[in-house]
Order: sequence, then structure tokens, then C-alpha cells
Amino acid sequence: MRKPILQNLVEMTGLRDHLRLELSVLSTLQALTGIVDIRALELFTREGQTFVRPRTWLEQGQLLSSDAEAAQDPRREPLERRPDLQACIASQSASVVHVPRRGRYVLWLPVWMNDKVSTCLEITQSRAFSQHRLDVILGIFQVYKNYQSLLDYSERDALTGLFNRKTFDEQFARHAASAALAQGTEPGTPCADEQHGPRQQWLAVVDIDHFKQVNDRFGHLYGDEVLILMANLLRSSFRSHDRIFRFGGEEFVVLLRNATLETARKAFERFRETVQTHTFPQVGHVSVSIGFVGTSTGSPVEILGQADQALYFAKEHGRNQVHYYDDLVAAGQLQTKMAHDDVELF
Ligand SMILES: Nc1nc2c(ncn2[C@@H]2O[C@H](COP(=O)(O)OP(=O)(O)OP(=O)(O)O)[C@@H](O)[C@H]2O)c(=O)[nH]1
Repeated sequence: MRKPILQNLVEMTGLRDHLRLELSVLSTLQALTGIVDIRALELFTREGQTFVRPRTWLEQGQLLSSDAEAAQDPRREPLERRPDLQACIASQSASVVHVPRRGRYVLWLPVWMNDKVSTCLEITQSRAFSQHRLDVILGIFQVYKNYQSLLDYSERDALTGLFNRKTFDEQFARHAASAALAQGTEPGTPCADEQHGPRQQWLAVVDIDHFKQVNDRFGHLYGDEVLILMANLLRSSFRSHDRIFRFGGEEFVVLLRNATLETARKAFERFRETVQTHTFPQVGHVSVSIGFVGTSTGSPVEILGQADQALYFAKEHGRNQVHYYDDLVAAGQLQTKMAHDDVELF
């Protein structure tokens, strides 16, 4: 028996995860009669080009989702190959009914958030969309969008707009659990790249040097400004599928995905230099210290602890430096620390 729409909406707003929320709105819409296909398309940019891929889709009556990296998805295609969809996004419309082809009517619902679209729902019917049908769909879509933005708000730090520490804890614990389950096949577990060594995910802790002095000399407002500008530098220095978090205070965490050690080392070093050469209004120059480590082995607590150890080494040895935990251990400059299961670091 079909569940009443209200029941579906109640379930939808009980969720705390974007992908599950997406599945839930699609299954709510799918329950309407006459829907022949339904998908959530993800839009993303790589090296200046916009791509689209199905992230959630209907297969033999079942909704399936992929949370694999969009840039690696074999079903991705440049948006320019879908001129109708491209025109729909460019028009910034709340919804567009596509001209029927082979007796199919398609409704696109782009999800606009902070002037950007990264998701577009696509609903296909064999009949034209009546006004009543559009009203029902748009009502459900509005509930979904409101709830998405609430969820997004709770995941971000109010000052910088970066993901907050709570989000890091959730995402990183999930990543570690899936890497441990997959044992060798999932992202997070190194995969060989003959020329440049294994690719994996890297975690860096980035901390502004002597930030207390910035506050003391220029005041808290200028301190806040430095944090906002630092967040912007982070956003522009790393790729869109890397994750950046404000950990609290003047500390940030970067998760660099699918990179070799040399790429990671260069990316963090480049960021350190970018900060060093940047002029912050009134404040002038500031620097950052960075400690990083691979995330393929160890529990989240251990991984974070290792990056922190490398960061503190940088702090103790002159600041404005990048250190890789394994290098320090190999050189005998750091001792490996055993994590205790009963110690909750985050
Ligand atoms: N303006 C501003 N300051 C903050 C915020 N959160 C934390 N701080 C300040 O950040 C400073 C951190 O100081 P410390 O932990 O001593 O570190 P530091 O001065 O950066 O020195 P090192 O890390 O050792 O290089 C403190 O003065 C905090 O008050 C914030 O949201 N805004």
C-alpha cells in the first residue's frame, strides 16, 4: 500500500544526512501516480568545465544512490552535451518542463543554494504535467529545499561558512568505517599509481601562527576578518571535492582526496606559501603551520592525533612550516603514540 504523502514528509524531515534526504524526497515523489522515471542529478565543475551525473536514480522500481566521487563516475558527462538542461540552469528558473520527446515529459527542479546549483531533480511522466500535479510536486520540493538548507546550516561554521567540527567528526568516522569494511577497494585505501606512488586521502591540520597577537594588536574584529580571508584562501587553494573544515578557533582541517604523497606535499606547501605572501588588510602578513598524514590506516582518533603531532613539531621548530608525520617518525624526530580506545579525543 502507498504511504500517504504527509507520512513521507514526516520521515523526510527526520533525516540528518543529505544523501538519505535526497533518496527520501525522490521516493516521496515516486509515490505519485504516473511517474515513469525520477533521478537526482549532481552538477560539479572540474578544471573549469561543468559536468553532470546521476547521483540517485530509479532501477527496476528501486531507488539507488552513489556517494562515490563524482569526478570518477563513468556516467558523468559534460553539461554542454545536455543543452536543454544547460539552458534550464542558465535561466535560473525554479522549475522547467522540458518539451516532450518520444511521449515523455520531463520536469527539472534545480536546487539553488547560495547562488549555486549542485543538484537538480529530474521527474519524467508519460503525460503532460497538469497545474495540480505541478503544485503538489513544487510543494514537496519546497519542503525538501527548506530542510536541505537547515541541514546545511547546521553543518557549517557561522563565521567562515566552512564545514564545522561536528560535520568533520561525522564524515570522517563514516569514511574510516567504510574504508575498514572495504579493505582495499574503497576510497581511503591506497590504490597504486605506478609513477607517483599510492593515491589516498590525506588529512592536514592547519593552524594560524601567533593568532593571539593578531587579536591583541588589532582587535577581535580584525582577527575575525583574518579567519574569513583564511577560509577563502583555503577554498580557492584546494579542489572542490577536497573537504575543508573549521575546527574551532584558528585551526582548520583539510581532507585532500585521491592524491599521491607528492601531490599532497606540494598542495599543502603551496597553500603555506600562498598565506605567507598574502596581504591581510590592516594586519599585513600572517603564516600557518601544517601537519599532515595519510588516512588509510588507523582510527580517526589516531589519524588526527598524528597530524596534530606533526603540527606541533612545526610550531616548536619555527612555525610557517609543513611537516609530514611519517617523515618525522622515520627521522626519529617523533615517537609513534598508541591511541587508547578509552580516550575520546573527538
Ligand atoms: N578573532 C577571533 N579570535 C579567536 C576566535 N576563536 C579563537 N580565537 C583566538 O585565537 C587565539 C588562539 O591563541 P593560541 O591558541 O594561544 O595560539 P596562537 O597565538 O595562534 O599561537 P600558536 O598557535 O602557538 O602559533 C586566542 O587568542 C583566541 O581568543 C574567533 O572566532 N575569532
